[in-house]
Amino acid sequence: MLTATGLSCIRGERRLFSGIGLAVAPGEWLHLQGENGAGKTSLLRILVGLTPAAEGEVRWKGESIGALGEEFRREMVYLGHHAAVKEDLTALENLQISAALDGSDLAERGALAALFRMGLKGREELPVRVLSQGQKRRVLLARLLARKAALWVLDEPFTALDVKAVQMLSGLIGEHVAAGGMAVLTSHQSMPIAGGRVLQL
Ligand SMILES: Nc1ncnc2c1ncn2[C@@H]1O[C@H](COP(=O)(O)OP(=O)(O)OP(=O)(O)O)[C@@H](O)[C@H]1O
Repeated sequence: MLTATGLSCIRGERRLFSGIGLAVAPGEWLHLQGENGAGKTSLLRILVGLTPAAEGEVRWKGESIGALGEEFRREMVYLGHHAAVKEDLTALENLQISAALDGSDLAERGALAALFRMGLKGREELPVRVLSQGQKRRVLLARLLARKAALWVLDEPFTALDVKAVQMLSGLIGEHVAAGGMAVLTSHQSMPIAGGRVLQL
């Protein structure tokens, strides 16, 4: 379970938010909403431990994420708004390298299965620079399938995806949550996925 209490965030001279508390249990997902600049990305970065909160604490299974360190990172996947693929590497290489950087060993078979499920069959050996924007996003999203992480933290995951890919990703999040996974995501569109709650910033 992911919990946060009393979170506040200051950017430059501005206090973006304060007193934010949340809890996401297995089988639940949280839809973080708010206007442009409200602080959604800032909150996600605090939740995954990339930015320190001005006040408050984030806990994973009751332990502070700061104290857990690597142990927490292994159990979650964070896909940031500006997450990028490495343009000169193939889709397959990108996926295997990001797995290695996350500290897990991803066999080629598993990586290919994830890419095929994301609709990238026939594109796996091409340098990513020749793929379309939406296909590049699909390469990033394949990380969700390649890793068996309990917590998915996704910043605007539907950006650049076509209608079919949006449906596929909604389906994946739904399956993940139905199987006892957890997710926190930002999106300006509504999503018909069971187990969701909204947090308005
Ligand atoms: N490192 C920083 N230094 C100064 N200001 C920052 C920094 N990072 C973010 N901000 C500011 O904090 C505010 C919130 O940014 P953030 O990216 O969290 O918003 P958001 O809700 O995700 O917005 P969007 O919907 O446009 O993606 C913005 O005004 C932004 O300019």
